[in-house]
Amino acid sequence: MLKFRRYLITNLKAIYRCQPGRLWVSFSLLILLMVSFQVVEKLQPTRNCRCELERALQQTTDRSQENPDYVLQTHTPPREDDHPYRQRKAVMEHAENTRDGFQMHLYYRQVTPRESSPDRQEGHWAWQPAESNNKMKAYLSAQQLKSQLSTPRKATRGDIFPGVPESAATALGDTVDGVLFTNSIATEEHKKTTSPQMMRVALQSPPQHQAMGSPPRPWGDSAKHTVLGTAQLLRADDFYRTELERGPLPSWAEISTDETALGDGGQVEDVFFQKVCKPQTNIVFLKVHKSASSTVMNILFRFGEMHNLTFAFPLRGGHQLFYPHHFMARFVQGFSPGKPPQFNILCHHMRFLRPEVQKVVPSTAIYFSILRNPVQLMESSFVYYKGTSAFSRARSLEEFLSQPYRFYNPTAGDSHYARNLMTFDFGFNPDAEVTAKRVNLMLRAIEASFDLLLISEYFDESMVLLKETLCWDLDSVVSFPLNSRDSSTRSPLSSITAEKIKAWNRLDWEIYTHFNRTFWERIERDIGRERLWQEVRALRQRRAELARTCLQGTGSVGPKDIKDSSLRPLQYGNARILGYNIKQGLDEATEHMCRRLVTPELQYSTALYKKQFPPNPPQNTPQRPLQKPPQLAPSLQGMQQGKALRYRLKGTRH
Ligand SMILES: Nc1ncnc2c1ncn2[C@@H]1O[C@H](COP(=O)(O)OS(=O)(=O)O)[C@@H](OP(=O)(O)O)[C@H]1O
Repeated sequence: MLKFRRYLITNLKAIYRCQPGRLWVSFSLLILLMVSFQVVEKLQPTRNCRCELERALQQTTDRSQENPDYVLQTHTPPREDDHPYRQRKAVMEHAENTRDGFQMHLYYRQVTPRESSPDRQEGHWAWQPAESNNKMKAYLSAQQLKSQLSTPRKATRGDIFPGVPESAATALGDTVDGVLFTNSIATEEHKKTTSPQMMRVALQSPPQHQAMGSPPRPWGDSAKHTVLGTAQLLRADDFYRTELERGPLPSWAEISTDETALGDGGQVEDVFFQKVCKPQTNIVFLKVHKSASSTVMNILFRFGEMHNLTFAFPLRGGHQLFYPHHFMARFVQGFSPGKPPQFNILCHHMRFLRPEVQKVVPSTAIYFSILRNPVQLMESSFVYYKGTSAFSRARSLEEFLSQPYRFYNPTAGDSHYARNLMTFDFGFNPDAEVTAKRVNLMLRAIEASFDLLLISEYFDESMVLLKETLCWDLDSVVSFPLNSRDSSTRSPLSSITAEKIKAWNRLDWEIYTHFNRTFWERIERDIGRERLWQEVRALRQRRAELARTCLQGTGSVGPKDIKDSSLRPLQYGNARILGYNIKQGLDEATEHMCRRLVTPELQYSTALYKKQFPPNPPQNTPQRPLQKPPQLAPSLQGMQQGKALRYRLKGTRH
């Protein structure tokens, strides 16, 4: 050992004595130093909020991780690429290539508003909406307008375009998320038209799958701020034509042109306003329990059936996606890991887990869900899930709430029905400690994943918002309430009980109150109260018409009074679930339409499953000649024109 050391020292001395040797040693030391820096840097804890969000969410996500008994099927941890935020980015990248949102061209006219001081040389750019002839709605100096449009920052409504009316604010409001981009600015001089000094601003709304609260769209090279020359300049109607040529007809398009005298100067302003959208067919609906979700599901079933869309059915035609386990793509019949996501609609009961859901539906899918006031939700849940471990021994909801931990065992496999059921369905831990930070993280995570949260107390308003978001027509969202209890199994609640329910379901309460608020903000922003009420009225009228056409009597009836057993809903727990009788003697087309409206969830799901996965004919029976694959339905037009859907929902008793 001593000898070796002496040998090493002698050699090192020899190396160090010569010039190249010294250089070599210095170089090695330098490399060593750089490597050490790299290592130290890697070991530093990353302190950015996204990391903290991820970590905190992991903690709050799942009690099943704490309780191995709870998980029957373990799943591989999501890959890096599967992380919701990364996936969201992928969605947005895709969005750049889509034109699902609407486009709008606003023409700004240079004017000198009366109230502007005469000594100011600068002209103002004004947008005059068609509806208002003599009032200026928006004033911006040319400077302001240009700088606003070229500044890479979040836009806010009323900031860039003050006073823009509701219809236009739809697009502008969405820019709050930073996804507005101006894809052309051109002055009228470039267009060489009679009206001088016009500025055309083309806006594109965010694509429909843009999630609420998703990160701002990156400005920069993807944002289009091109000042176009005459040759390049597209007219708004060219844009529209391009849309039409591009693919399926938009469900609605609105173009208005107006010429308005603006006072003494005799200046004329052109307003050109255009909206185009394309019906959404890729949809994820988180079917939150006891929140009118079966009624929404019926709407999705009918739409999917009518448009020949595919559903992500539970394996072997089951009715839930292995609930209460977190959703896994492999729970879906026909899912194959190697293939791109291939199903249009995912809407069966599941416990949400976004990275897995994304394997099943295309990245353009709209994600939405529906919430209910936790007080009413728990009252309903107590009756419907009376047989579960937490509720079975309590004589009343009041008794349960007086000492919940006498009855409630968080480790029981069915305890989620008794506490924070919405939180659980969204994939989070219903027994987590309620802190402001956790609540905030949970809300942010929901916002990052979902495009829209509806409120069952405002069901009709929700349907109007839904059809706007999905770019569907009103008829597609008309429904009759399904899965409702009769009054004999409902109990009125005292205010004390209501308060206890809120406290017991605090996480649900936080979710509900937050999204109830954003719901109305969204209504204001996207639709406006006035148009909302018009649409709600129209929806109710349509429902009343359909009830007169389809239903016997005045509406729903108790289970014993439902004559057609295939229309009898599942009776569960202590609840008596109502159903409907269809009128006799309807023509075939109408009968089918009416039947679909009142078919309970389980029967409808089974029927659609059989259409999507037709059972193999028995081996020993002779093969019939090749038939066309079963068509679930003709087009929407077919429904509107009263054409028949050629299949009956028969023999589908649960
Ligand atoms: N259109 C409409 N508007 C408002 N409320 C409605 C509507 N449709 C169904 N419901 C009520 O929703 C409750 C059933 O919810 P779900 O269908 O989600 O239940 S389930 O989890 O699928 O069993 C059930 O609530 P309860 O009757 O209180 O139990 C239904 O009455």
